[in-house]
Amino acid sequence: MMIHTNNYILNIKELWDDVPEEYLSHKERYENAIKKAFIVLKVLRQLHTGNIQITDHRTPTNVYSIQDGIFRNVNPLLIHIGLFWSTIAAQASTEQQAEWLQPDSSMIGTYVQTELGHGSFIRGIETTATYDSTTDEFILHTPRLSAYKWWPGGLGNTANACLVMAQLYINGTCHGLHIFLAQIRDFDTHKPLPGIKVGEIGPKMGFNTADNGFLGFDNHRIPRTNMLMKNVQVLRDGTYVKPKHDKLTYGSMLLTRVTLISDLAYQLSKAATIAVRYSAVRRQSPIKSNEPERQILDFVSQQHKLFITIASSHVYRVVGLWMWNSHKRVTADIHEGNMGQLPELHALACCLKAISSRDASALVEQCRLACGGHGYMMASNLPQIYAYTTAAVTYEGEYTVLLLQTARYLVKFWRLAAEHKPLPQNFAYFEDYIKKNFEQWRNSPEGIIEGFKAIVAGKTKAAYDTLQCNLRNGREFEEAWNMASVQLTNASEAYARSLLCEVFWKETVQLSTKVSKSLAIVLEQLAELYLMYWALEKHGDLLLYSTISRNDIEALQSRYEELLALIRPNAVGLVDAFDIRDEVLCSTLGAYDGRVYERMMEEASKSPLNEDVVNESFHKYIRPVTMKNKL
Ligand SMILES: CCCCCCCCCCCCCCCCC/C=C/C(=O)SCCNC(=O)CCNC(=O)[C@H](O)C(C)(C)COP(=O)(O)OP(=O)(O)OC[C@H]1O[C@@H](n2cnc3c(N)ncnc32)[C@H](O)[C@@H]1OP(=O)(O)O
Ligand SMILES: Cc1cc2nc3c(=O)[nH]c(=O)nc-3n(C[C@H](O)[C@H](O)[C@H](O)COP(=O)(O)OP(=O)(O)OC[C@H]3O[C@@H](n4cnc5c(N)ncnc54)[C@H](O)[C@@H]3O)c2cc1C
Repeated sequence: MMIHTNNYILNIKELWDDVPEEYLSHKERYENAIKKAFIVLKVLRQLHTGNIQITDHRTPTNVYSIQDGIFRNVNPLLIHIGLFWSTIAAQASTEQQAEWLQPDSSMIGTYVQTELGHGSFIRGIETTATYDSTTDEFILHTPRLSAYKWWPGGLGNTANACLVMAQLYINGTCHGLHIFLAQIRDFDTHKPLPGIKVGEIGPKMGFNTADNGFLGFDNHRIPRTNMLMKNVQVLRDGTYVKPKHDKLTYGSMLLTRVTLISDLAYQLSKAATIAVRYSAVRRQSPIKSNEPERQILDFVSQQHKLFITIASSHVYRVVGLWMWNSHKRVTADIHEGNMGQLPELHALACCLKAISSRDASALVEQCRLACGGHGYMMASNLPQIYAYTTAAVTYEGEYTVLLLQTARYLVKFWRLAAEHKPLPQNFAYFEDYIKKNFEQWRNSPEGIIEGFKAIVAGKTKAAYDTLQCNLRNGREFEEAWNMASVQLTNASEAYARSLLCEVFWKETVQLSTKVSKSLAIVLEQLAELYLMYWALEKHGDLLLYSTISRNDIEALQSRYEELLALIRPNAVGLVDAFDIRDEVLCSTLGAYDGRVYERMMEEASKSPLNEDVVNESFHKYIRPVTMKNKL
């Protein structure tokens, strides 16, 4: 039977809510989500074992692309599928993968790294894994409250196993962070095993079906062979066999940061679809007093708020794929023992995950604000998309922490440039900046890309010079670094923006040669709009570090406004092209049929507060006050 996954899933009625989850309790929301999660997992397993033949072979992405509609919030198995499986596949030995990655495995896992006391500084993680050679086991232990694992998705009630990041001790020597597989609940009864204290952390701003939990180990024993041993081994006699690179253990964070860029593109496409479609339906205020009220999409200020969101979704789709391919290439090199490209991949993943999540969070909020009061309704789905998206600024590497990682990379190459040592081609512009080989400003995409490189060079130089000045003033390096950290993060942000503009423009120009002329025009307008938008946002930096003039900036503003007008006729077509089904969009404002007010009223009627003409609280609380002594 050849079917399309989407249609197969869409026909499973129990997956599609009758009662909006906003009217469920914290517990009901979880139970409702788990019911759906295991229906989806069963479908994935049937697809994996070929029990369901499908026409669409992008299954995981396909199922993923509609799971938003199923869960409205988050699939409680997201970490099981998105991190637990992927970490085992990337860091477990062949034998371990054969044992643990069975399609019908009883394990439902999560990725357990963050502790109450440590999230960013993972070398400070306190959970220990001590090798006991007498029993050929590791003893997992949580020495104090701050060492309790806190946050992992699915940990509260769902997971019966987990990958634990812990400090490895052998014969009193600490070998640093390693990953261990630990069963935490009985597969049959689901009761926590002896020595395991586990629970759910309570309501959050979003992710309220993610079942985030806490976990403490009380001298919990696991077999030695439960340490993930693809890159590193502990032998039966306690011999420690070092990995080829001590950050391979951090590989899951690197992969998730790369994956997140594409996920954020998808979140932006949803928010843009909702806000642009609503702006085409909503009429508010005439432009000329003697004319009818206009579509708010005709207001240039509204176009300024929304078209950057359409463009940014494409930027992160393109850059997300570029980073995915880079990750595949570097991973293949690492498999061959070549670690040379890992530092660059880490630096790019850090700044691009940081900036993409910050952009996406701000732009989803901008879409909500652009929809006025109706955007503030849960039924618009914009609040949920915001709550989901803004979490990405924090998890998988907090924004500032990751930008500082990229700053280490930039400072390293600036030092080479300052010492007139050879530079890789992608940093040749550092040398140009030092030699003041500045190109005359051009008000073109290529000119803007060069301008953003000048900003990177200028900001990196400024941060580096401050660092050197702090050191000359007798500060220790770490203190000098901390004192320069604002400038360091600014340099990393500029580097990310420079990459985004360059990669997106180049990919768009290439793509334009493969599509129809009319489509190529629209794609290049979107790409040019992105570059113009950010050149105007960063015009101060361009004035500081490039050869742009005030007249050039005024010309950029004019061209930007031209582009808004050019894109306006295609705006609805551009978001329709994201092709997000109404069942996935879950939005009264963004539905394809544009029946906004009817859908808003339909959703309002589902409120339990509309079940009774007079709510019982009138008789209990209101009437005794308002009608006292009046009868
Ligand atoms: C139904 C179908 C479903 C399908 C789903 C599948 C699709 C999924 C879609 C995507 C959606 C995903 C949603 C995710 C939901 C939430 C999940 C969240 C999970 C988590 O949050 S897990 C925990 C994450 N935690 C972190 O990220 C911690 C951040 N901190 C760190 O990474 C480190 O502490 C550090 C990097 C900041 C510092 O580390 P350390 O102190 O050890 O290192 P130094 O700063 O001293 O640097 C030393 C040198 O090491 C290099 N380095 C550091 N890290 C790496 C690395 N990862 N790789 C390579 N190299 C690294 C530094 O660059 C230094 O090198 P240098 O040369 O000396 O500069
Ligand atoms: C929705 C969600 C899901 C999550 N899922 C998981 C999961 O499945 N598994 C898991 O293990 N974890 C998970 N986490 C935890 C997440 O990885 C951490 O919250 C994240 O790494 C940030 O660490 P933290 O919370 O300790 O913040 P902190 O690091 O304490 O950050 C607080 C502030 O301190 C600043 N700061 C910290 N270090 C530095 C520094 N060196 N220099 C300058 N400023 C600094 C930060 O910039 C920030 O402003 C999740 C978190 C969320 C919100």
